[in-house]
Amino acid sequence: MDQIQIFDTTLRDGEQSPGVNLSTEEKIEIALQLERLGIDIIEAGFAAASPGDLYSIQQIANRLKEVSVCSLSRCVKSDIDKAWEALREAAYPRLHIFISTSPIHREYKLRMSKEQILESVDEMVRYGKSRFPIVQFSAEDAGRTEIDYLCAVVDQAIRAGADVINIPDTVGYLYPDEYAEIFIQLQKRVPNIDRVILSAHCHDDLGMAVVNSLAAVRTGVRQIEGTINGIGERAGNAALEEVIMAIKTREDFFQKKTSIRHSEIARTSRLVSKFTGMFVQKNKAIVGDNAFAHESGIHQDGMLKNKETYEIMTPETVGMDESLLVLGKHSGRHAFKKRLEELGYPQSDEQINVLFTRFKELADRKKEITEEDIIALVEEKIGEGKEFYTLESVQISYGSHSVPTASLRVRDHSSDQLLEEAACGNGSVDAIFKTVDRMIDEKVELIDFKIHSVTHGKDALGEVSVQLEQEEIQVRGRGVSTDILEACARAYLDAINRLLRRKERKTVGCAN
Ligand SMILES: CC(=O)SCCNC(=O)CCNC(=O)[C@H](O)C(C)(C)COP(=O)(O)OP(=O)(O)OC[C@H]1O[C@@H](n2cnc3c(N)ncnc32)[C@H](O)[C@@H]1OP(=O)(O)O
Ligand SMILES: CC(C)C(=O)C(=O)O
Repeated sequence: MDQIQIFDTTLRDGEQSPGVNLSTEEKIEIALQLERLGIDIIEAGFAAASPGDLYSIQQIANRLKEVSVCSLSRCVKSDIDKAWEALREAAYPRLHIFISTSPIHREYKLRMSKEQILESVDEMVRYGKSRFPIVQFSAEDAGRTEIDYLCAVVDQAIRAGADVINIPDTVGYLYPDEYAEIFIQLQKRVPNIDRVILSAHCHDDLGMAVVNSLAAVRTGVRQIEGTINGIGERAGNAALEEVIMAIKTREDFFQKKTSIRHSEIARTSRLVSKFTGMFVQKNKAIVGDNAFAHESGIHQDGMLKNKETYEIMTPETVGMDESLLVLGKHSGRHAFKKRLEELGYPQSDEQINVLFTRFKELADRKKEITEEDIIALVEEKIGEGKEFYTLESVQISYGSHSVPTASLRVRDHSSDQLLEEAACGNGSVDAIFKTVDRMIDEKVELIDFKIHSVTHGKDALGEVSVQLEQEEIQVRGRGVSTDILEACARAYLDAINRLLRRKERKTVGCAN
């Protein structure tokens, strides 16, 4: 199977991302990781850009012994000299020389005629070749260049000694078929094109960088350029991890392979993100936090039965943590039950149904359900038996100059009636407890009351714990909710239920 070479330009085109400025030490660390990843060619910078860039390329070239290191250069002699100064000690030095070829760049940017550009290509590729063993030539903005002229420029570069011909879609303008057609035409029309390696370099202005790179692979291109996490000038470059995993996952289709160590992908992505300060969006393919996370019940059920129902590659292949079944408002019972088991709370189907109802209520109110939330929900229910009263709703009227009033609706399961009551109190919590006291004919004394937040964030779950006393019986009750006043009502009713269960057991002569 043919091999695709991977050319990484994270340290050059990637560093052109606005706001990114990597130190030499950071660049070396990234370069070492790229080597570990199995990248074939690393474009370490643009030596003529600054003494710092030249120094970084030099340091990287001196350290990396398995991979080819390259510097970008204009068709300018002094740029080529700087590149050679940086790379003369490299194990596999490469010069990457470029000039624009499109009408707009020729006329407005370079102010050069077609002939002048051809002359420059000839002279500078020859000059580069007098120093470097490998010279790569790029026709900047090739995507918007007349095909006849592009063929002439590529022909000139090959005749001058170029080893690699790169065809950049510099402004991310082309559609995959159009980009592929350029390579098809070059392969048909340029003599000796089979003596060079053809390369694709795509930008993501219309979100087509990866698919354009893959379209190029289909035409026989042997080198793909891009960056880790797709960072780069404007909307960025082709994300290499996506190109690489598409080639691997769809090997049946592309019939190509790379020499990448796929399990190093996630680590490389994290390192680049950390040093560049460019965060990876959660839903980013391959390396995003959600790339292997499943939230909806139907998908989770499928995943539990066979992971291939919803995953076309395993997270382990790319070095990501194992797949995640995230519990949220779209989740179903299968995933909920599985998570309870994992947390050490296996439940009967009947208990699952009760807990699942509470879980769904909570999920409607809370963005993310954490493990602590689930534990809190289960522990609230553990030890429960018969429910005498359950809370249906609570409403509080409160103002700094008015008396707090609570109105509660509570289901009385013995009579299957909905009880409604209201009461005032010294505060909202007191009003809630007095309302329950009025509703339920039990004389109890509140002997302890505690509130604490069990989870984090603005939508954290609050837990209320109360202790009630009636004659010699003392019971505790717990309530959990995102609303602390609702948690108070739940805790108070929970304690009443426990009290009534104790009394019932005593009446029938059970041990406590
Ligand atoms: C598509 C790409 O990503 S191309 C790479 C882009 N990356 C960078 O530009 C980063 C590094 N660049 C730099 O540090 C600076 O631009 C330098 C040091 C290279 C040049 O700086 P300056 O000499 O101040 O020139 P400046 O950047 O303002 O303008 C670019 C000049 O190079 C010319 N030029 C641009 N590309 C090329 C080329 N491939 N070959 C020859 N000349 C070129 C422009 O026409 C312009 O020339 P002019 O001064 O005669 O008008
Ligand atoms: C210099 C070339 C390869 C480039 O970065 C581009 O055209 O996007």
